[in-house]
Amino acid sequence: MHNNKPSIGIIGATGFTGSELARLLCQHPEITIKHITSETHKGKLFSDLHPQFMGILDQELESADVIDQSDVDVLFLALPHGVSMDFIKRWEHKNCKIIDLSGDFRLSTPEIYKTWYQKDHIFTKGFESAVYGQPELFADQIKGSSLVANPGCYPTASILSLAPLFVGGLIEKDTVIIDAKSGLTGAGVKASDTTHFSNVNENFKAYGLGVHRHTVEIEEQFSILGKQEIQVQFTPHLLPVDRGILVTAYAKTTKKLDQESLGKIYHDFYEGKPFVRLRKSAPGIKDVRGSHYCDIYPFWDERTNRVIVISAIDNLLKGAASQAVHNMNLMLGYEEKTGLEQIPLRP
Ligand SMILES: NC(=O)C1=CN([C@@H]2O[C@H](COP(=O)(O)OP(=O)(O)OC[C@H]3O[C@@H](n4cnc5c(N)ncnc54)[C@H](OP(=O)(O)O)[C@@H]3O)[C@@H](O)[C@H]2O)C=CC1
Ligand SMILES: CC(=O)N[C@@H](CCC(=O)OP(=O)(O)O)C(=O)O
Repeated sequence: MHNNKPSIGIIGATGFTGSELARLLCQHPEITIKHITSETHKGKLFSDLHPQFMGILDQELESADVIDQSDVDVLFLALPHGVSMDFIKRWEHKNCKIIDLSGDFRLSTPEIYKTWYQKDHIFTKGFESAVYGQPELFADQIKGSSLVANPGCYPTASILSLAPLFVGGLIEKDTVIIDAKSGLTGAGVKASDTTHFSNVNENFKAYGLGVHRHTVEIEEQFSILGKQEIQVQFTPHLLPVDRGILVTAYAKTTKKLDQESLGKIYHDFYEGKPFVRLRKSAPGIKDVRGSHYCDIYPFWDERTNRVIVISAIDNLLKGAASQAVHNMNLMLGYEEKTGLEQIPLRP
């Protein structure tokens, strides 16, 4: 199709976030999907792999190597970490904007990347230009950027849960504990022992204790917001559901608050941020499923003088694909809500 709308490429479209990107972008009024790629399934139709797109996106899957990047305005990279950086390095001189859904450019230095990803970074120059794509916090930088590092799913729910208190200087240093649970699609499309039905069904367990790479991503962003070096205790858990992340964040504050003052801090901070909804009670993952919303309930525990914040997102959307589209809207100068107002799917 030829028109004047910006053209889009989805690299790695056969995976979970790639197909969610396709679903959102098909319905976005301002862009055209030009290329969708797969290395394993090149030559097949996208709708052969994802039958939900039959009659909607019957486009042929191409290899990423054959598409002309200068012919595309925005490329979404829905590839594993360690793979994205290779593509971004090769496409460095092309005049297109890139939104990378992997963790390859989210951290501050290649050295920290190596420590947490156990891999040498091959495109260290990218760290100079990449902007951390949390639209509620860094919209101005995202608007002027041509390489956006889309945040991780756990970090999105975690950072938004405590951002108002860090920015207000109200968190007592190193008292933050983040207990996070994710649905299975967070692990990607490839099955493993961990994600085998019988190991997950009617089960619920912690993993990655003390070493999960999202720990440092959350710490770095809290350190930026709080203007001092922050450590967090972060533990992810695997939930036997398709999608959804629920974070319970605990912290001590630098001064005594109450429910009303806490609520006001959150209300003032998120005013004008259409996709953060402040709830009157604890949200569940079904309240946001299939949508770009992050639902948050901040609670002041009078007995322990601690703040407990519950936040819920859909890991594939606010935690990945819809956040990437939100970033695209900012980068291309569109109204930020464009194509993102899906009502959560419940039940
Ligand atoms: N799932 C989630 O909830 C979230 C995911 N992310 C991040 O987004 C990215 C994509 O995640 P997700 O969609 O879940 O991943 P999937 O594993 O579901 O899909 C990744 C796709 O990348 C392609 N791919 C894999 N290896 C290579 C390679 N060496 N070269 C080229 N293409 C390759 C595959 O497509 P093919 O074989 O067809 O080429 C595959 O379908 C990851 O970096 C992930 O960490 C971020 C936040 C949340
Ligand atoms: C449930 C599950 O396995 N979740 C993934 C994280 C999701 C994700 O995609 O994060 P990145 O983009 O940072 O890789 C994990 O814990 O590795």
